[in-house]
Amino acid sequence: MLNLDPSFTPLGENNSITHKSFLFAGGEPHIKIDGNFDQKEPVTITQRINSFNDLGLICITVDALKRMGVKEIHLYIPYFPAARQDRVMIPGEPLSVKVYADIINSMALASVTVFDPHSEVTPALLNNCITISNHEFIKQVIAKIGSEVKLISPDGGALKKIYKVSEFLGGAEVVECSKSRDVKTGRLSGFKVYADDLGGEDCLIVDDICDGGGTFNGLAEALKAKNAGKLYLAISHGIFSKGFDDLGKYFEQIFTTDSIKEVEHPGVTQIKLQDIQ
Ligand SMILES: O=P(O)(O)OC[C@H]1O[C@@H](O)[C@H](O)[C@@H]1O
Repeated sequence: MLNLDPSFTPLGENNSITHKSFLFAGGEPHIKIDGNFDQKEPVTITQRINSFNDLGLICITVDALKRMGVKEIHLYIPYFPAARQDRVMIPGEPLSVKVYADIINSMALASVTVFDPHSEVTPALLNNCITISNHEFIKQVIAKIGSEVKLISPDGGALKKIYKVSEFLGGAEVVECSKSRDVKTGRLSGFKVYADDLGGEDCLIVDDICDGGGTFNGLAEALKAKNAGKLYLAISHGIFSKGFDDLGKYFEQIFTTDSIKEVEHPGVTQIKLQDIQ
């Protein structure tokens, strides 16, 4: 096991390979791997990707391992970079998910494990991809809430996945919602809840990513307008780029994993990926 971020050990620390990584003054990542391990054995690299350099560190680590004679290398990157940029909305934009997939595919890895990717595009583009669904995560979230909730699908993208979650949970009720996003400005509008009256029942919004939180604040208002009870939010990948001031007004509790970072906030419960394999 080679955990590139020492504070992120989602598959444990068995047979951990000692290494030192750092940035050169010019900004390039570098690594020195201690050769004190059996180089005939497969190696799994784990990493949280928050920047292009985090991917760069993976690339140079794979190179170093191959030069040491390691033949079978696995990669565990729960948050797949740019999984959301899976189509070109307007001319001039990149298909970023393919750029990242191409870079990773070029390393010819034995497997690449990702957690709850935004869409089916990531596993379609990525060679030897293993996908971990959000099913077990949501099951644990509901156990922590401790009472019945309606599952809320925020938009069309989340719809396919939420019915599989519901099936996994034995048929939990799903409420479909939608939103509109201006592809030029990114502005959100027109939140719709496809139910007449939620009857004061508690609701759990399930989605892959919370970035600024605009999707969930807008949806929370629309749910409250339809007589929702307590609101909860379960997000596989918590970026939370705009903090919790607004989200905290609407949600009793926000649940996420440690796929991107550690979050210290009383309104947030983090379930560790090592507990939801
Ligand atoms: O509204 P914010 O939190 O910025 O963005 C999160 C939404 O953007 C989508 O890609 C995610 O799947 C989610 O629905």
